[in-house]
Amino acid sequence: MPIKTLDTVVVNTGSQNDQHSASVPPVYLSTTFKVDLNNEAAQNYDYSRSGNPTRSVLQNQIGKLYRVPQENVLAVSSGMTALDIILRGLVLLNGTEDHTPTIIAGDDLYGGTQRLLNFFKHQTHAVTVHVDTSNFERFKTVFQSLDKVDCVLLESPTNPLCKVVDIPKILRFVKCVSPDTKVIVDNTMMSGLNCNPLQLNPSCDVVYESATKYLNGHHDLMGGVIISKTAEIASKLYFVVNSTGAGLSPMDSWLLVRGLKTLGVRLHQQQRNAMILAHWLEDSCGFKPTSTNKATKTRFVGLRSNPDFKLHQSFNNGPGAVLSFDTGSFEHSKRLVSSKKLNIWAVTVSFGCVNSLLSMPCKMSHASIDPELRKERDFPEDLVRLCCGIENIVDLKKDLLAAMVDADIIEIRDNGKYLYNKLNKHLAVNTTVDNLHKPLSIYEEFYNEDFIRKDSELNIKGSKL
Ligand SMILES: Cc1ncc(COP(=O)(O)O)c(C=O)c1O
Ligand SMILES: N[C@@H](CCSC[C@H](N)C(=O)O)C(=O)O
Repeated sequence: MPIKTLDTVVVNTGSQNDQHSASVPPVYLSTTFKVDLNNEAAQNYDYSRSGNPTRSVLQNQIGKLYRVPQENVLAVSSGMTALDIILRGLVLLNGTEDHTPTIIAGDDLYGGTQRLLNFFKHQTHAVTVHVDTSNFERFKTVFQSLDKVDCVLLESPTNPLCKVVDIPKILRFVKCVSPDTKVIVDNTMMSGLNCNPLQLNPSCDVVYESATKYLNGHHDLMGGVIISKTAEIASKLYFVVNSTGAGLSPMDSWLLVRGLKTLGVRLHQQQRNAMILAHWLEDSCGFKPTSTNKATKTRFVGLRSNPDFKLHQSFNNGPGAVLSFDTGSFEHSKRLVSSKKLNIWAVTVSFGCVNSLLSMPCKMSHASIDPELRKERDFPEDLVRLCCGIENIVDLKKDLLAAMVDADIIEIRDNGKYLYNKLNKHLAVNTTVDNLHKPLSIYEEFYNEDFIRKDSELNIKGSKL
């Protein structure tokens, strides 16, 4: 069988097996399927809450992306539903008279994840201990201080501070000292194309993604995918999905199969834009600590100045397209995000879409985290988050620059030759299209196609391609 890379496998839906040779799989909107009591073993579907052929096509595609059998994949109605199902199926029922279900999670979590964990604490008494998971020694100390940890919830890079968590190292530690602890990875910031925590050695137990983001890429559906290491875990989670009716609808499953086909090209262009933009923000716009102002900073795992650049590269195929920067001033960040000069950058939550998005996490995606808690965790209120889309990078830079000038952050000097950052008094040459080669070559180096090929070769044997 020829070797197929991941971007290829998500394009082919296997529709050549269709009874009418249709090129695209059909949408099965039917909620019911006729039952043949004389041939029950051959009956795959009876009712769409329990299973639907269009959802199965999607689960098969996701299985190919993560190199697991289709049976290990569940498509559900949102990323939050995915976490809800996983915790209900694997963690919340572990309580006994002597033991409270215990979760360790990061301290830079998406606001909705934090909210769900708080909800479980109040409703079921399951406790979540938060720790900076990007600090391995700190994680280890906290882990060892607890009697029994049922679950470790990881996310890397974190949203929105872009901190890198050494997932392979944490897995080695946890699986060595406590093999029964379930390690769950929220892979939304990377997508299965950039990272597959199920293929690490040792591997995690369950991965989930908000399919609302990169997997779909067009902001026209909500969805979540759960990928389990074993059929046994998948079957426990399937029980919850079927019992609660959390499965993704046929229409959304179909849209997601379509969105997935372009994951490779979308992510490639989005990451390229993010790479260029991050270097431009740091080098030309001056969002980096200076001797007089330490409060400005560009946060992106694809920046060479990031101390975790190599660590991130060691287990990911790309940097993703989410970056953030601290302007050093809440008021100026607010003015930037409110600027009427923004014509291309849409001011909205979410990421992974073909359109570029700009937001202020403390007021938007992370507003559900208590302001006191944000303060405790050093969450910068002036943080601006960018999620690069596929537009032309020159247009993206011009649009953002106009808004930064409007917000009184940047002054354009010498007809655009220099940019002066008024907040940290940094003056630098404005990079134009002509000298984009530097971040681009770093990007090409980062986006290591050999790694993807190796991954396909290794796993093609065990998968149902
Ligand atoms: C990292 C991360 N995980 C999970 C979610 C939840 O996904 P959804 O909005 O599809 O429920 C989000 C955003 O919403 C997110 O940013
Ligand atoms: N109002 C929503 C906010 C959704 S944020 C979506 C996304 N994860 C992001 O990081 O932008 C809510 O209350 O959940």
